[in-house]
Amino acid sequence: MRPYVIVNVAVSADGKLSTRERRQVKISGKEDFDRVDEIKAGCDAIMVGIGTVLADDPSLTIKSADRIAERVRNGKPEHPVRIVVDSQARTPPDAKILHKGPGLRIIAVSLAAPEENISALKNHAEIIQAGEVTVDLPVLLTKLAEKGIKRLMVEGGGTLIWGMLSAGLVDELTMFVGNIIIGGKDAPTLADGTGYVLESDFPVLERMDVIPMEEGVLIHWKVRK
Ligand SMILES: NC(=O)C1=CN([C@@H]2O[C@H](COP(=O)(O)OP(=O)(O)OC[C@H]3O[C@@H](n4cnc5c(N)ncnc54)[C@H](O)[C@@H]3O)[C@@H](O)[C@H]2O)C=CC1
Ligand SMILES: Nc1nc(O)c(N)c(N[C@@H]2O[C@H](COP(=O)(O)O)[C@@H](O)[C@H]2O)n1
Repeated sequence: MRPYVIVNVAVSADGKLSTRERRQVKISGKEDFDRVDEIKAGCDAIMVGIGTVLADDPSLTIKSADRIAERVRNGKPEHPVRIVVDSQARTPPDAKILHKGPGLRIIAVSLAAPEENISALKNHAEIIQAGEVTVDLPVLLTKLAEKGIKRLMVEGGGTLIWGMLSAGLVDELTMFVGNIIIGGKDAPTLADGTGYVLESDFPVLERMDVIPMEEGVLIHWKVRK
């Protein structure tokens, strides 16, 4: 058993998530951020990789007061559980994700995470250990399901999304494709990691919707099982 997984990203027209220095850039605007906020509000948890925390220092909170109020009316916590996939427990103890807004945070670490790093995070987050050297994503998702997380949004970055896709753990993908070219062979893309060699291994997507939005386009895919 695992949660239903939605990956959401904004990519440039050339498929990049950010610059080669991993500097966050404005790919989409207010309308897209509001759409993302709505997906977040419908999820039990939001997950990012440690690369995203170190690069962007996101809070991953819900921004709309109306959506927060609706969640509370429905007996849910104000914000979804915020999860960092962080093999070595490198999340800075002052990271925004640990301090902005109320609610549970989970840092998923491997058995190789240094004990002093874990100790520095214990006061701010629940620590889940899964995997020997890197976080074992299928094991983590099983543990999240046991905690009642049914719907999980993954915000990136490219390494974590690759890990999720290559383990067959993604159900839906929504991507805003913006009208800029970032360029650079070292700039992160939607799916980094090692990549596939065999065509028979490629995940195949089913196109659900294509919507012109702002100066770009929103594409909604389902992963064919
Ligand atoms: N445009 C957009 O929508 C978004 C862009 N980004 C960008 O993505 C970049 C960060 O991406 P990355 O550097 O790729 O870092 P990432 O956020 O994907 O984190 C990757 C890290 O997760 C950890 N990890 C542990 N177990 C893992 C596993 N089994 N599979 C995969 N990762 C595992 C590893 O330490 C790995 O280095 C930043 O530049 C950020 O701005 C991030 C989120 C959204
Ligand atoms: N949807 C979207 N459009 C863009 O143009 C972006 N640059 C991003 N980036 C990601 O959004 C997250 C922001 O989180 P908070 O507002 O701090 O909660 C962060 O992870 C960025 O990488 N997304």
